[in-house]
Amino acid sequence: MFSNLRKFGVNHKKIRILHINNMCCSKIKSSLKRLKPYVPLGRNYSSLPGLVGNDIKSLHSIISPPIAKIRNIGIMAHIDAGKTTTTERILYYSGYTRSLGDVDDGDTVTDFMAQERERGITIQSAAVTFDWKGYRVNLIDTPGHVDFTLEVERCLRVLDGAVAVFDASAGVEAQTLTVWRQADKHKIPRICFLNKMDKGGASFKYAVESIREKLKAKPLLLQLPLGEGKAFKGVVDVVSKEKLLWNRKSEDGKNFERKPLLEMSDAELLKETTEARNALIEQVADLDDEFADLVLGEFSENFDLLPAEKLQTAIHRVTLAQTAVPVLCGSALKNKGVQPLLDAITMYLPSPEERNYEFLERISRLLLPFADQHIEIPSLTAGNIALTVGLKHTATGDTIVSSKSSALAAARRAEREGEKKPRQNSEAERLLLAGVEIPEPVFFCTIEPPSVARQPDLDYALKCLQREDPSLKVKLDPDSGQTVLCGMGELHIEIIHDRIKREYGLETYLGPLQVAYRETILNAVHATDTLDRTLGDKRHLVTVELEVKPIETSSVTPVIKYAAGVSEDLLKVSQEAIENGIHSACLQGPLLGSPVQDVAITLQSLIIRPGTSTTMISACVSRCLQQALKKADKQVLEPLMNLEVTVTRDYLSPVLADLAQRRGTIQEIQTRQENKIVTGFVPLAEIMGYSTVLRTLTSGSATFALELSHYQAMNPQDQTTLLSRRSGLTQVL
Ligand SMILES: Nc1nc2c(ncn2[C@@H]2O[C@H](COP(=O)(O)OP(=O)(O)OP(=O)(O)O)[C@@H](O)[C@H]2O)c(=O)[nH]1
Repeated sequence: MFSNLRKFGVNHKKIRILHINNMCCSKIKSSLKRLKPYVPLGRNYSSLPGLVGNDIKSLHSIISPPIAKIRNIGIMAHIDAGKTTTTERILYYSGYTRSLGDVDDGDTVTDFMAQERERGITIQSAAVTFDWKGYRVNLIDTPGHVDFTLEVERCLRVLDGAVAVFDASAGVEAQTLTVWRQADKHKIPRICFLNKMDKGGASFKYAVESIREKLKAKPLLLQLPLGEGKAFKGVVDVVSKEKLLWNRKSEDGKNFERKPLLEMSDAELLKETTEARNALIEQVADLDDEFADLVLGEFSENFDLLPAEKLQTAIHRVTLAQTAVPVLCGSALKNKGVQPLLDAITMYLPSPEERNYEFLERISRLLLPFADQHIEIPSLTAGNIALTVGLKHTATGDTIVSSKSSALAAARRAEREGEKKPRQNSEAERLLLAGVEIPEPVFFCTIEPPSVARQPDLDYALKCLQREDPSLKVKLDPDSGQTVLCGMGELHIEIIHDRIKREYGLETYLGPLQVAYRETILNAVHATDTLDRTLGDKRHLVTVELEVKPIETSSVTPVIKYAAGVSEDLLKVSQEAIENGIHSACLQGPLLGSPVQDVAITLQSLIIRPGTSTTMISACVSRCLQQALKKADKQVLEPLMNLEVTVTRDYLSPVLADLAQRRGTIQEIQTRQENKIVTGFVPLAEIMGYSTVLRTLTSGSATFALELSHYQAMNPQDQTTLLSRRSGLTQVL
């Protein structure tokens, strides 16, 4: 499918997005052979941005637009809110594509992986670059499914702004909260797009309220909808007091009318819009002193005289400061409201220079991304997103710099700056990006190659996939010698399995999916151990005494302390070896061989014969700790998931009854139009294959979202059942 790409003879499977100014990279998948815009699945693509027809502008202005005219943005949302459909419309109206793609027909630009097209969901982020009214927009479409949270996170780190897409009939949903929090963490200015205004049950007011209540954000209503559900026909621009109506005859929504609201014909609507505009002005003035001075000075008597541009500039500042979020609405599927969204992206979201990036870098080989097409470019100015190929040793989350000396200089500056301002917006935060936070996998299963001879091929495939997706963990089962895949969910592991087949030509076999449990202890215990071994003519002798006890606060890694009696000199040499020993013992708990958490270890005494190797010290500490853990009262911890089920009233009872059987705890049942929203907790072990069960129970009408909440202690009965099952013994009742 990629063989039509014709220009560069590169055959790298992996290509990374490089955010030049941030010296950071994350990658997207593609296979690049030769470059020539091609037409996948019959789609009709126009020229690359700036290369309209034969009118070829100066290559420099096409490749490197002024930084103030660049917008690096992401689209984020709950699964199925309509990100991909909105992106398709954006690409069409900007002239990037010449026909409209449809998720349901599986021919969108950004969902270009085979699995994405088949399943109608976004799995990997895709980057596209297009121009809109003199602006260069680099846009990244991110996945909404919780299994691919890391993919969202790694994208957010390179963005200057984001559009949060909502289903207007559902408002803020479970995964919206997760991505919103991630965007908060990375301090990304946002605008909200209330999509699906055409859908039955769509409610502008309800969706805005849920933004206010659930996201604790201050919505700035820049538009009002003209009708809702089937009656939705356009929007009112509150800032300019105009109505935007989409021509019914224009099927693709390209043409729409923008008409000022008139007293004669739109008296009611004009009154409503004026009130909304006045409220907006007051709200922005509250958040922005410069605007407040302007409003109170020149325009206090009559807000109508305030020019739209002044209000827009202030909204831009407020959005950048993240003290409020502009809200727009529309229906991507019905082709309404997307062009004003594009205007808002360029008008309100910041350029890279407003985000205080200072670096300009050059890299030998750079490519501009157009989803799964790429064009090689000679250089790029700060603020752009590009791809580079052939990086063999980098992984998602790495920071790339042009040379060692520039890295050292940046680190020195960061250090100096860090001393001055320990926390706030330090140089370190701006120049060097910390690695992405990698969520702990909750599922695992064994994976086997078709034959022993293909094991190296499988190892290679997994190594490549892991560099791209650090939320995938691969380890070796010490007892069986089998390769074990650990992932974020059933779908995650399924997609990895499928990719190994499609991209690496390997038919692999997966063992049954198992839940990743943890272990802890319930009481403090002591242990002492001595390791005395002579290897050749060298005697290694270590004696360790330690205490391990449970701690209240949740900590995945063990807390390590040293008693006053442990000599400092001894510690200097052997501290690393001691800590390695502790960490390795905590990787495999005594109950299930699962990681041990929420424990503190105090090294009470340590005697080392001179000349003893550090490996022996580690081995002795590890063995001693394992003995202590075995002696303690032990507890299995199981992953507990946050569950949100959206179900119609008729099916509520069977869904609740089923959840009760799954050891679920219901927290709340809310009413949202015709639907009931059930939120609660359920152990992960009980929710495997839930999508099929829910579909059967509700005739396919319900949806659900799952997210890891925390690990909780299993009750004694369930723990006994689990342990007997794992040890292969049948339970005697
Ligand atoms: N009624 C209505 N349906 C829409 C609208 N936009 C998208 N849809 C439908 O909603 C479903 C999901 O759309 P997508 O664009 O794939 O949503 P997404 O957010 O990209 O989904 P993921 O990538 O899987 O997270 C598809 O069936 C779309 O046709 C809209 O404006 N109105």
